[in-house]
Amino acid sequence: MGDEDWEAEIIKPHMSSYVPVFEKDRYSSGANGDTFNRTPASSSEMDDGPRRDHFMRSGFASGRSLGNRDAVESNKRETPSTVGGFGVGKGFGNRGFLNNKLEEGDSSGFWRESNDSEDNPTRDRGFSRRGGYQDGNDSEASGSSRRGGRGSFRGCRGGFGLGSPNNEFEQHEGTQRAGGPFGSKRPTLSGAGNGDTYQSRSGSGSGRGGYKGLNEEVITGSGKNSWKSEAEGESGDTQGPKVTYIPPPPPEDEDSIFAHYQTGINFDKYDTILVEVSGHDAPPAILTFEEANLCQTLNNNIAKAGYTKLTPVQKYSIPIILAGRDLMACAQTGSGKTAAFLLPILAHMMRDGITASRFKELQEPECIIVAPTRELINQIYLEARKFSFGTCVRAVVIYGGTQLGHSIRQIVQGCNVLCATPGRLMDIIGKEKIGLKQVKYLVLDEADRMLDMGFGPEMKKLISCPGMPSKEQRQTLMFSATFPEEIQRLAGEFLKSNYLFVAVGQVGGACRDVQQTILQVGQYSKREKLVEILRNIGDERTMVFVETKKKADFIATFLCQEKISTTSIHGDREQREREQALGDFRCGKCPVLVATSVAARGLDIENVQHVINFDLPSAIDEYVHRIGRTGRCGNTGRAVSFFDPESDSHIAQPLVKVLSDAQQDVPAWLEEIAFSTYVPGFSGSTRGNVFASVDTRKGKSTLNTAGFSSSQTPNPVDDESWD
Ligand SMILES: Nc1ncnc2c1ncn2[C@@H]1O[C@H](COP(=O)(O)OP(=O)(O)OP(=O)(O)O)[C@@H](O)[C@H]1O
Repeated sequence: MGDEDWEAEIIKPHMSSYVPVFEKDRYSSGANGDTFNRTPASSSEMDDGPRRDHFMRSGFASGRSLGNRDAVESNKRETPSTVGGFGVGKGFGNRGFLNNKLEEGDSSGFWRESNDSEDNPTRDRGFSRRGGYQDGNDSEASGSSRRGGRGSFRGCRGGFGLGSPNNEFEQHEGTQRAGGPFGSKRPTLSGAGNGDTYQSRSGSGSGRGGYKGLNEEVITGSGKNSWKSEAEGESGDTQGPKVTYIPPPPPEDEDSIFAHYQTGINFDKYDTILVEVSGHDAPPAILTFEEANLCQTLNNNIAKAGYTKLTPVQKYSIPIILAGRDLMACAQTGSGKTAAFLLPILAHMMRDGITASRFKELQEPECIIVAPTRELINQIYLEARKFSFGTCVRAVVIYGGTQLGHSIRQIVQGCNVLCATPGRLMDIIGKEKIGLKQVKYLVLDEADRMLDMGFGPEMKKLISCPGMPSKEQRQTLMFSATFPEEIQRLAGEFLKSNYLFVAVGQVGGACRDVQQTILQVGQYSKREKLVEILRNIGDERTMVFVETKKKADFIATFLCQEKISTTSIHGDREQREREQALGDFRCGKCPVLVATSVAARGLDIENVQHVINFDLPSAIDEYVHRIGRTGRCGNTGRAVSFFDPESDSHIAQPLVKVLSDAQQDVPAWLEEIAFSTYVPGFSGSTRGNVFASVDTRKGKSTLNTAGFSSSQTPNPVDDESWD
């Protein structure tokens, strides 16, 4: 969908004029005021201080650039009606809009946000961080960094709105947008069609390039090939908002640590899925946990976690990792890849002995696990903590958006397994809190994402950091549900040449426990259709994916107006808000989560029964990951996708392939579109071969179903279906 079209939709006169506000009581429990519950409000309610505070934090309030005290003051002077609701002339989220020219309102809900998806850091590069408003811990940020910091915008046009257009913008961060060492692909933000003007202001950041990593890290560079991270800004090396958020510690009681959801009715059908192992001398698969010969503590933890039976990726990967081999493993979403690498690593660490955790200024972890998003790495950490419970292995998690000092404090207390997002990891290494000499295991979860243009350069830096053992000296493990061929080739640089490749089912294929439906919906009908579907769904947990951060805010707001309790997660929200949103969704307080691709990969949330692609993603692998948030671990789920022929034709062909591979109905109209946009030689992706059916090395391969050794290989055709 073009941005012009989207804006046109927003200002369409049929827009509801219902103005929701937050209900104080329903907010008080959350640190962030993150849910979007609302009641019809009187203006005096909206003037209420604390309530307003919540409202501001929620990101749906007035379009103040919350990084600028003057702006906040100016908002205080607003009339109640201006302050209230979803804002006359207000900006969304935490983008740091200043509304000094917009008190009277602004018609457009969104300003142009092309390429603002979290999904592609290359697209986000050069565009800086959200505005400076911080609260709680964050409010200690220095005034200068907040005022002059990244991401302050002046003259935002409004939120969800009312009023007349106001089209003048000044961007404080023009230099970053103008392209840093990574180069910005963001188009010039001149608002075609509406006369918006964006003025780039070269401020203190002049000369610096910017990089807003996919979902999380903000990295700025001061030269062509140099970069500094967000966290360095905290120490004064670079200017930027001081991040002081300290995430709450996870619960320590055993029940919480081992809390899990039930496997679903299709769990046993995993056994019939085809597994392909390629590479030489692969150890045979194991059929049971007992065969893995793990130590008693690990076995106890596995039992407490409710695991009684191995999933296919676990049957193959565990013996391979225990044999010390490098591995690239591709298995469908929700099929237990995390335990597939954690269990054998922990078993090795127990067997070989590790340095017991103790306070040291420089910690030397034996294992480093990286993942592309903060929420995902936190989830992996919780799994590591669960499986290492009662052992002397200490797992630590560090990620962007949190106070650097907090990360350091976690590490210096002892660190055997370090779970990290790339930017924060490189910061900590730069600060010499982590030494790499002892690294025996390097795990890239969502490896195709970690190696693509966004994170690939950082991963290369990581493996060439001083002290990092060469690939011959360490064990490197890569896991994902998708593995485009070109990424497989890049991975060779990280892996020993004799690495093994495990493909469970179709590489890049969708989980067959997800019932996929594609609806042809034009952009102007999408919201209506969404509401209709959500009303039918009732209270069942649903993730709604949209393509841009701004649209995530907009749709969440819209759903709240429709009295559907909704929260949102995207890369422009403060970390505390992201965590609050996820928490509210997990516990069911907000059964609808509107998300960008920041939540597409890896997140394992109980009871997500529906995924709705309000916007289809531009790449098919993203689609596979998104719909994989439901139908996990043998449970069934549903995915509905809105296909707008105007904007989604490019994905028709790979979509037809995904649907038919997963034995789903393919609508005739979609086939027609796919046919009319036929690309000779297509193999499944708009950007390459997502559907590599084999290891790209084309090495010797064996076709198995999980649980059979090579000699017992059944006819692959017989076992092709696993549902
Ligand atoms: N053998 C098992 N028995 C029971 N539950 C399991 C088993 N293995 C994994 N699980 C559970 O299945 C769920 C999905 O696992 P996990 O998150 O590791 O999937 P994944 O393959 O990494 O998915 P994604 O591709 O989306 O990242 C988790 O809740 C996990 O605890």
